[in-house]
Amino acid sequence: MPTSSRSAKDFFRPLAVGAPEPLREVPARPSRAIHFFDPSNEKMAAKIPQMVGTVDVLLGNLEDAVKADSKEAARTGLVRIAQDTEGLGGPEAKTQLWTRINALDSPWVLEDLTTLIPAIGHQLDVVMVPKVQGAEDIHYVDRILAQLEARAGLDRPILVHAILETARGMANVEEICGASPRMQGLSLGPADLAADRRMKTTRVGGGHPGYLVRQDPPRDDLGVTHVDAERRTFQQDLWHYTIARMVDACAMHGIYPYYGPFGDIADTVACEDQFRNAFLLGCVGTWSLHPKQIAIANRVFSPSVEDIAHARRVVAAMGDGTGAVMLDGKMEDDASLKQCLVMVELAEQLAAIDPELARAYAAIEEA
Ligand SMILES: CC(=O)SCCNC(=O)CCNC(=O)[C@H](O)C(C)(C)COP(=O)(O)OP(=O)(O)OC[C@H]1O[C@@H](n2cnc3c(N)ncnc32)[C@H](O)[C@@H]1OP(=O)(O)O
Ligand SMILES: CC(=O)C(=O)O
Ligand SMILES: [Mg+2]
Repeated sequence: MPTSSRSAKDFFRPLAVGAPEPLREVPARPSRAIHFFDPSNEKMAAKIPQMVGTVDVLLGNLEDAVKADSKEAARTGLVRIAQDTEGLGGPEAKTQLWTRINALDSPWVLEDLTTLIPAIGHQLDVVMVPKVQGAEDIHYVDRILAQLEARAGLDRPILVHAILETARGMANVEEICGASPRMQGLSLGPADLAADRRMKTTRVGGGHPGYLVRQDPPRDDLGVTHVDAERRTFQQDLWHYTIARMVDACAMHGIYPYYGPFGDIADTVACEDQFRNAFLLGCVGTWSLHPKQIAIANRVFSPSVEDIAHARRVVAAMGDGTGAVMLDGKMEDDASLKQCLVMVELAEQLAAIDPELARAYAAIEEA
């Protein structure tokens, strides 16, 4: 049941006369890496045409990380890049085009939308909205997009993606996901969220060595504990609770969860770990801030050949899907079959756009 203030019968009605019909289901388009670039940065902008086809999503960022006096240049730069770049954005494109608009209380957001939608609305797949606090923020964007789509004569709705980066947004995560049929997904915004929660960190995503649990102190034969003895510590994941809540809220509403930024660009190993944790917990993709994070995201958010080989064996062994079977000493039944089908479906979607993966998954059959 949608959590919109609209009644169920009106939930899928266009919000402006002449606006396209809302979608009944969010398309499952591959989006392993959402690659951020600043369209006002000439060196970055020059790299975008050659990145088309190598990354699932290119996102022209207009918000944080774009200097205040470059906001207009970023907006117009994004229009120019979209217009001049072949194969970028739109329902058939291999590389989607997204943008992150400025915050709803900023002086720039209205012009972001009124510039982009008329000029490149037919190419824009998703508008990412930062610092979303509740359903009311989504309703505001929903109505403006409908009006601009109607005026531009667009024939398909632009989807909306919210960044979860305030404590109130977290508290309202379920209602945000269900606020509009435009909702495509959520990303974790660990930097702003940490600040808003008054967490005592200074990083953009990732873990922290101080957030740990320690092995119990040893006890000697007399029952005395030695707290000063050497003990192992285990670093914990600061983001586990948040990502797990986000995944549940998205799954409940049929939309897609994403990890967000990993700011330590040099630490490709920890980046891969953070991405993999998110993948295992249910996220479909992540952000890439630097070209070298794209390959990491593509690798992590594509099921491994070994996992697909195993998943296909379970599917074959389960026949009509009922009952229980033993495979390699393990019990398989309807519930493990469903997990395997998630992997197999994802592999099929990715194989359709990634020839290298298609070959790797096809080789399983031949082996
Ligand atoms: C908390 C948040 O909101 S996160 C989201 C907002 N932040 C962002 O979007 C950050 C995007 N990324 C960046 O700004 C940059 O990658 C930085 C600042 C992190 C690092 O930039 P640099 O110091 O220039 O990195 P580096 O020297 O390794 O870059 C190598 C080349 O890749 C280019 N490059 C770097 N990042 C990108 C990018 N995101 N997209 C395309 N090209 C890029 C550089 O321009 C440089 O080009 P050159 O070889 O022609 O000189
Ligand atoms: C993603 C983002 O905007 C943040 O972490 O603040
Ligand atoms: Mg932020």
